[in-house]
Amino acid sequence: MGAAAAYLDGLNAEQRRAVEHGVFEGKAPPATPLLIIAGAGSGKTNTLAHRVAHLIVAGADPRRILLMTFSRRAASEMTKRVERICNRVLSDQGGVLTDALTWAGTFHGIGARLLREYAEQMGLDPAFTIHDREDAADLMNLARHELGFSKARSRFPTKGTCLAIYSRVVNSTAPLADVLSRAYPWCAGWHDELKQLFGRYVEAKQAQNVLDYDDLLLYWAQLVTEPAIARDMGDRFDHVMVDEYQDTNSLQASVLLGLKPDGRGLTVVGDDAQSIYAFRAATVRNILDFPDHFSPRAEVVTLERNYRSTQPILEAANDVIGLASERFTKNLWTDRTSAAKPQLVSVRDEMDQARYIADRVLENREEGATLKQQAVLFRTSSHAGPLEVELTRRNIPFVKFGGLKFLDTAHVKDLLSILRFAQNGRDRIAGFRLLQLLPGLGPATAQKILDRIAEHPDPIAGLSDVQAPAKIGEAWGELVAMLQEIASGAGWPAQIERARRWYEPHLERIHEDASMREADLAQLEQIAGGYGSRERFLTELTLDPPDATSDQAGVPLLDEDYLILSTIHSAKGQEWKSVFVLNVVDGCIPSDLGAGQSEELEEERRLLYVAMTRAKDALHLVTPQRFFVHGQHAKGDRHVYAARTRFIPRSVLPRFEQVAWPEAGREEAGVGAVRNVRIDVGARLRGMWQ
Ligand SMILES: Nc1ncnc2c1ncn2[C@@H]1O[C@H](COP(=O)(O)OP(=O)(O)OP(=O)(O)O)[C@@H](O)[C@H]1O
Repeated sequence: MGAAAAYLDGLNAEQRRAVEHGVFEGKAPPATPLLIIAGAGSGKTNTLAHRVAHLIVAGADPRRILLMTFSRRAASEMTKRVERICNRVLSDQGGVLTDALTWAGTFHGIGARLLREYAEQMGLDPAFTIHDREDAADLMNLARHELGFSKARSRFPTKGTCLAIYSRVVNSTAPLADVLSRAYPWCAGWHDELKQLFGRYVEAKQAQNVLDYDDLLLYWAQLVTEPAIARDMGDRFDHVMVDEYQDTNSLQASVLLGLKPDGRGLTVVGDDAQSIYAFRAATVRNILDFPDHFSPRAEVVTLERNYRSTQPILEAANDVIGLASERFTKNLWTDRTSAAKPQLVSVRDEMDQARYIADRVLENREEGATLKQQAVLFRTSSHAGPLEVELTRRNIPFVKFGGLKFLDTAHVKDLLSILRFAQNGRDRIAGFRLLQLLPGLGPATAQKILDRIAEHPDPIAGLSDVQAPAKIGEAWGELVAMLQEIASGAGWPAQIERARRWYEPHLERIHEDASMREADLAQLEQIAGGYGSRERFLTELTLDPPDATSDQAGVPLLDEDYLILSTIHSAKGQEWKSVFVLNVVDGCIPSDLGAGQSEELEEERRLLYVAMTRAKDALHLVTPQRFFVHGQHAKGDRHVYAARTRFIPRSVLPRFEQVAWPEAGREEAGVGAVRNVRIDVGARLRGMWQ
């Protein structure tokens, strides 16, 4: 390769080692698997993109590279980067080769594709539809009703809790009893009923030919337990690469090990210090135990140079994570010197916290930083409430991530239910939603119709035989005609336009703000145009929904400037010049005052670490002395007095500049001064009648 490798010159020595690992052994995949432990801001994305590009330049077949990332956005950013690098070396050929990187996506998305290909071997109909969390909860609810658990026993766990428990059992591959006693002790008394419920839920999914999110991994993991299939699937790929490995769960690990049992061609990248998805059953053990799974042991490359943050920010973050109980030790360093320590700001309450941030954000803007270069991070979406009010009051535009998603809105769900039902006439949740859009058609009739067509070999064709109640009139025939037309597979994306035309009069009848919602649907149609088929569109959209929606308070246009508000979870992988973290107090981070098990506590510590390491130049951790707790348990809404988070003990304090806001003098002039004024309104009112 010689001179061609000049494109690797921008990498530091460790990054380069990670990129080049095994590539010189000819075109065969490297025999030893590779683990890249990439500290925060150490250029993980950059390194992985270079490794993929380097492989392609060295002659690897891009169609035989499997690249799995945490989100679809991450996958498409990665492919774009790979293309840029390849273009530099191979000029116009680069684009052609990277276009062939067709196996880049999320675990769930890739799983869905492979399952369709191997459906027959599993006795699965390849036209299966996928239920998102809400649909899955609805189906769970149906099973719950059928078993009589919802009526007779009023304290039986809600549909959401049932689904969460089910999902945890599946993803952690742990027995139900263990999951209950560890994570849901208040439901432990329902063990047998829950078991029965989950059995019924699984039967219902199979009868309806639907898979939920967890099934995509579960079926896949089951498939690769059959050695012949595992070999066949594994042999399709020379290289398997996984990003954000610290946030994978044990099902994902078994899929990976099933595909590449000896680790040949396997590369995983991650940072154990940033593992924050245990609530989805991710386990930091996957990455901690990775090297010893193989013989010979996996090669480990550690990236310790941080390109993002200034030294004082990094030192504070290092000290916070330094107190963690178990980790791959790395000492992140940077040459970005600065005199400014991160600030630990004490404010009276959440109102003052909001004012403080609004003031600071505007000050920064005066000094030249755009709003987009600043972000406010929080543990839980509801913590941002008072800040949202303050920003709105002061006309500071903002966008919030980690809140309501496009696909959760009623009208988008309605339109998708048409396509899903047309795709799979056994999908009762889609059918149930769709049928009830007709005026006069209620849940009982909808159930009856669905029962009736379920017996038909082609349920959508079977709709022609259904005699709908007379009061529904012509609307019934119109619905059936529309569905059959779409189901026949005529033209994509024209089908979605057909569905929208049918739906629009219903939309106008159901929603007052129909025109806003119509704009969303037009946008959905636009998005649909980017997919080759209805099935691909439905799958991808269910797995990785876009954020923008008219239900969000005035989403600014993309070229406008706005402040970023985000949960810490949604801030993963991102960076900003200035970062503010809300409610850095016990009870918020860690989220539960009683934060019992040490594993959970460790995860909360990593959350704070992830938040802190998003900052490039300035970091403010805000600690209100009181905060508001929403009605949890039996205690209801109340204010509680807060203490600084336990993750910043006294020994770590010297890493921060401690400030109180407002400064004492300013408080006198503000609300504080008014506190001492007394007015006897009672006497005045009595005086009116004397
Ligand atoms: N070799 C390099 N030289 C200069 N800058 C680099 C180099 N590698 C990465 N960077 C820069 O470092 C910053 C962090 O990179 P990146 O976002 O890939 O980090 P990361 O490892 O994914 O971080 P995290 O895990 O914390 O999200 C980016 O601004 C990137 O451009």
